Amino acid sequence: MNFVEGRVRVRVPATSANLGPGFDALGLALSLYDEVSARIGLPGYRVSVTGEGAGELPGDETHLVVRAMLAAFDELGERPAGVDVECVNRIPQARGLGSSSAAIVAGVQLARALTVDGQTRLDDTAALRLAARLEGHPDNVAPCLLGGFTIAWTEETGSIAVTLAPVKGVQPTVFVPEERGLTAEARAALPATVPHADAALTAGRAALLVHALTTDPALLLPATEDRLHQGYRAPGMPATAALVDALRAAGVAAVVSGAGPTVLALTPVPTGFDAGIGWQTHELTVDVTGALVEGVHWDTPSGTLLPQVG
Ligand SMILES: Nc1ncnc2c1ncn2[C@@H]1O[C@H](COP(=O)(O)OP(=O)(O)O)[C@@H](O)[C@H]1O
Ligand SMILES: N[C@@H](CCOP(=O)(O)O)C(=O)O
Repeated sequence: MNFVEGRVRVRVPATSANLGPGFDALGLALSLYDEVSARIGLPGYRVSVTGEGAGELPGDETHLVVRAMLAAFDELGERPAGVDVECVNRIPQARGLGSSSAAIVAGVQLARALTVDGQTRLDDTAALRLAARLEGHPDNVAPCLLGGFTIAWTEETGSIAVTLAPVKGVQPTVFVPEERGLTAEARAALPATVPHADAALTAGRAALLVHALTTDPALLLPATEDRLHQGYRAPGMPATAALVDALRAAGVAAVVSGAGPTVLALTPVPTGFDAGIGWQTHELTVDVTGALVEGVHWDTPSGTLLPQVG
């Protein structure tokens, strides 16, 4: 028997990807969490869901947490015959706050925790690589796993990330609309090519954003300007685009969170901004812990390359 007895638990943070100019690369972990636990059980895979997605998400092996768990078990070399999973979900789904990445990271981490020596047999590098492969882009799974402000990229061998500690005085506020938007649909709205001038402007702002978030938050407004994705997605989420424009016109560094339709504002103090009826406002902090497996601390000191390369 290669599996651990008893229930294992993981807490996974919401994430905001892109942060304006960092399309598919930059991400921030937020203090809003799903909590997922699992134990080896009778044959079959069963999932109970409380909170976000209750009554909508499947209760069997097609649930995203289980699909990620099974992919991780396969990399570890053995699937248990049965697992019972319990999800307490707080991250709004299909809103641009990385709920699918949180589910994937939860599944991968639970499979590692349920397997004897799972943390070493599927190491941190491999866990990030697997989660990014399942999600299709690394910019949410990286901050979800590692916490903090992450820069992720993909090489031939898979995705890698560094995590940095944001400077004090960066307060993330998210404005979450009622309507949903699937990331896959928002990605389909993007063109195959963009003008060189737009690419050049956005690359410069992404570089500036690393400085603004880690050293000088006074530069966040120019540093969050983007020409690669938000303009193309605006027609599909007019209320989101209007809120971003209104906040930016008022001097607030606001962007579309991930693929939207949530809006993220980064300010020194809570914005106090009233987005009106139909929006839920959450004043959050940056999560610097990442996915927290019961009894296991993911040590992510600022500036350290995690997972280790080579
Ligand atoms: N906690 C969860 N458990 C199971 N499936 C989930 C969970 N969160 C998200 N999903 C799946 O992912 C979809 C949303 O993913 P996506 O479009 O990438 O949006 P998001 O920006 O929230 O990640 C949901 O419709 C659902 O199918
Ligand atoms: N870079 C991706 C980020 C998607 O984030 P999500 O939270 O909306 O899933 C994109 O912009 O498509």
